[in-house]
Parts: sequence; structure tokens; C-alpha cells
Amino acid sequence: MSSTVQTRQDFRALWEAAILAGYPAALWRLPNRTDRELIIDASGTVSTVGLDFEELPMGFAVSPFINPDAENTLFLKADFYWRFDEEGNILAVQNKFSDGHPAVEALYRKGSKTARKDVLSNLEVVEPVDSQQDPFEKAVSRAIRQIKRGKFRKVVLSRTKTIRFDAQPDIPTLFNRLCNAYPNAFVSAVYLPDRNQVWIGATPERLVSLEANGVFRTVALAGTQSAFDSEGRTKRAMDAPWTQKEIEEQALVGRYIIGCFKKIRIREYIEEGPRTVVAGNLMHLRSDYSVDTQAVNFPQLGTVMLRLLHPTSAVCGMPREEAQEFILQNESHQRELYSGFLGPVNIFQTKGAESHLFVNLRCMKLEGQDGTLYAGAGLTEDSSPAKEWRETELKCDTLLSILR
Ligand SMILES: C=C(O[C@H]1C=CC=C(C(=O)O)[C@@H]1O)C(=O)O
Repeated sequence: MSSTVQTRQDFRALWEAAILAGYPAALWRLPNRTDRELIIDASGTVSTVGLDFEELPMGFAVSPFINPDAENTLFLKADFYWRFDEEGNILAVQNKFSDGHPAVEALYRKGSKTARKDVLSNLEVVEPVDSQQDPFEKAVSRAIRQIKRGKFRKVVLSRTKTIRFDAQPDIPTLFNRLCNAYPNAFVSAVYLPDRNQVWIGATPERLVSLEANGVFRTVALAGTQSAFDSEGRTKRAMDAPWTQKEIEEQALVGRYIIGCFKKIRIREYIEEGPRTVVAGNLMHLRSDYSVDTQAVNFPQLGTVMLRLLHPTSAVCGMPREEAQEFILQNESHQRELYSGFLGPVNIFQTKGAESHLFVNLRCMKLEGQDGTLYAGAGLTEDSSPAKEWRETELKCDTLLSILR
């Protein structure tokens, strides 16, 4: 434990010092919380692990979309961990190294000199919008034909939007803006030096949570509509109209989760919903599932369920194998970490360790000044290609409206 005593520290300074030193770093804010948390891995590289909550130390996990049995999960070890309040006061700190260690020197010395910025550079959308629209809509039509032929029931097709900033964007500023705009999202920024990428996003979808009291949680999230009416007024969630297609699309995700519980003979789950939830500029239908792992005497439930759930039918489809094959054959980009999962693992809180993994949605990959936004839409036999395209545009706007 370091003896570097500090009660206030701008996480911007630490983040920038980590990037300068080439250390992997993850910055996040849990939904409906105000604390910001930061992990820095001073090894300089991200390791690949099998995600096992019982085995892993404190850290931050990041998974690609393709990750059978969660065996190829990237893991940032918490060599340094801080929890800050909104004003930047340090609420908790755990450093593995003492004063004099090169990593402590690199982070605290370089970090303390960093000037405060709060501007975002300008950006332009590089890719002409229609170059993506036509191939996307054609792929949606192919998917609908396959669904009608009975190949699968649902598939989630995604597309990208490429943007270019006129200077490297300031991640802490962007992160703070996302936190302010989307209080009920999981907001995160992850720096992966091996890939020379930063992934930043504000996702509404929890994949697996393991609370200190042993409660396991997951959700079935699907169905999308704008949170605003045609005159731009905010809709009331309770008045949101849902079509048969959207109700069915969300029900398939719920059925998939219940199927996973059944596989491992868990009957003691609590199901709540579906209800309409607001996710920034959008609304979705969400059902919540929880299990008391202590009451059912199943401490490994989180690890087992994660392997069964990922990728859920909210990002892949049903049946999973057929849908995944269609995605790999019909999407023109690699998803990489989009629609994978990410989040803190075994973070020690006063009552015990907690883990919270979220599906990596409403996100952007940043490589220098180039950004790639990702968005997908769940397709069923009642989908309309033009409507699905508009839905992906709305999903890109979750981040774009904050960037502009
Ligand atoms: C695949 C995405 O969203 C998923 C989560 C909520 C609603 C969805 C939908 O309505 O299609 C998607 O299943 C995305 O944001 O890229």
C-alpha cells in the first residue's frame, strides 16, 4: 500500500499519466451512482483470462463479442484503484506499490502536472451515411427471409459510423459529459495500449451483477423507440406504445434467460417486468431477474450464468449458433469489443466484493483521432429494413449528441 497521502486527486491527471506511461486503465461510473472509479494496471499489458468470479483478483474485465465460455476475456489488474466523489475527493484508494516504485512515480509525478481541460475537439462524420444504409437494409431483408424460412427466430444486425476528430478528443471530458447526460447508464472509458484503442460508452444493459450480499442480477433488454414525441417533447415512460414486434423481440430475450436458469435447474429466480425504461434519447422494454445465491447455495452462479448468457439474444439472436453464423457472414465489419461485455470485477466495498458486467453498447472505439460508433437492431419476421436503419441512427445519436 502506497504511503503517498492524498485526499484530492483529479482523475483526469491519473488517466493522462496512465496513457503517457502506456498503462492499461479503466474509468467507470455505475448506473444511478455518483462515484467515479479508476483502475490502472501497471504491468503495461492486458492479460487474457477465463472469466471466473471466484478466481479473479480485483480488476476490470473487457470481452469481445466472440468469446466462447468467456475464456478470452481481457483483464486489467487493479494495481492502482481509486474511488472519487463528484468533486474529486478520494473516497477509497488501494495501491499495490509503495513510494519509490517506478509506477507510483510515473502516475503521481507526471499526473500532478497535468492541466485541467474541459473542451472537446470538433468532429466530422467521415463515412457518407448512405454508403452504409443500402448494404445494411439489404442484410436486414436477407435476415427476414431466413427468419421466415425458419432458420432462426431473431438476429441482431449491427453497423458502424466512422467519425474523425480534428484533434485527439479529451477522454475525461467526454466521460464526464456522458455521466451527466445519462445518470442511469453504465459509463466507462477503457484504454488498451496493446491495441492502441480507447473504448468509451454509456450502456443501458446489465449482463451480470454479483452484489456483496450474494444477490445475482441480470436483465432482458430489447425493443427501442425514441424517448421524444414528434414535437420533441419527452414522452412519459408509462405512455410509451409498444408494437407486437417489439414485445415479441423482448420476450425472446427473457425466454433465453429463463432457458439458462432451467439448464442449471434454478427455479428460485425473481422476475420483474417488463417495464419501459429510459436510456438517454431512447426507451426500451426491460425485465429484471435476480437470484439469492446464498439462499440457493450456489456461489458460482455468476460465473456459470455469464458463460451461458453471453452473447444474449439482445445482441446475437435465437437460436444463438444460427444467429451468430448469420452475423459473421453478413456484417461487413468486425464487432471487436462492441456487444461484448465489460465492467469491474471483485471490487472490494465495505460489505464485501462486488462485480458488475454490462453489455458494451452505445459505444465508440477511438484510435487517435478516428472514432467508430457501433449500433445494432434486433430483427424478427415483422422487421422493416428502413425502420431498423433509423433505429441504429438513433442509437448512434446517444454518443454523437454528446460529442457534438
Ligand atoms: C444492439 C443494441 O441494442 C440492443 C439493446 C436494446 C435494444 C435493442 C433493440 O431494440 O434492438 C438491442 O437488442 C445496440 O444498442 O447496439
